[in-house]
Amino acid sequence: MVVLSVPAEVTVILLDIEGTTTPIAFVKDILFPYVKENVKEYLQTHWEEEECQQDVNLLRKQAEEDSHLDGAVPIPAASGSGVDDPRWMIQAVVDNVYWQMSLDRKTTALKQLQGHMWRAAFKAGHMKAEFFEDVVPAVRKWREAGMKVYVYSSGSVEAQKLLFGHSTEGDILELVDGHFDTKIGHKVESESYRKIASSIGCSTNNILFLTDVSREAGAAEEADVHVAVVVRPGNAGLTDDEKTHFSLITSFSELCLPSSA
Ligand SMILES: CSCCC(=O)C(=O)COP(=O)(O)O
Ligand SMILES: [Mg+2]
Repeated sequence: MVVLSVPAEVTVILLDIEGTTTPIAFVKDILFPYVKENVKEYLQTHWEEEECQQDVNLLRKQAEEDSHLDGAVPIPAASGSGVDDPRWMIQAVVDNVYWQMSLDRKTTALKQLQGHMWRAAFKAGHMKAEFFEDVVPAVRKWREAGMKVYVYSSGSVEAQKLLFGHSTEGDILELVDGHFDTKIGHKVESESYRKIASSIGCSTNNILFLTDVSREAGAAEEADVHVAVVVRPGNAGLTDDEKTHFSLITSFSELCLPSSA
């Protein structure tokens, strides 16, 4: 087995979800289709609720920022007179969500709505999140060795907690010391990793970030975070340069902690 030695200064392991802890297929074949199939009915059912209106307002703001993009779908402002036909507004939101999802956009607005939609499915037991089999044993071992374990995903913190709380391995939420999403910044921006370190209360070089996406690994590295790119079945391929530049692992069991951790 290939072994990657974790530098002695690392005290925090920061985990990506899709493509790292969890198969991309689970996200693409289960989570995303659930949203596409149910978004219209979800909006119709919850339209009058505060949370739903907050989600719509965030999507509308994002649509304004996206108005210069090719194919962007606008969400008209409500007139405030109460005479708007919700059916017309709901269709605009549905079209916007479909457009964003067709590009696999990671906007906070889209991720917030998706998280709220998955809540009902997870809580009703209709869905269980898949984790690669090496994840839970490795995370338990790291924690026993004194490591802190955090999650940083484009999925909203609420969605992350749903996945860890309703997994094929049971409720594994207790294995995570904390969660970060795009509210702290996007994963391809190095500033996000500085903010995460400051929020945890450590230096960036105390963190080891595990992700499947080399642009995210590059951004973290720029902030002086240690990185390893996780190669899993179904993940996008890496270029030869990426394969040479980054440390690669195919299983969390390949990480060897410093004996003092
Ligand atoms: C944790 S929610 C489900 C996955 C998701 O919506 C997503 O965008 C995952 O992105 P990641 O940053 O974990 O690769
Ligand atoms: Mg990922």
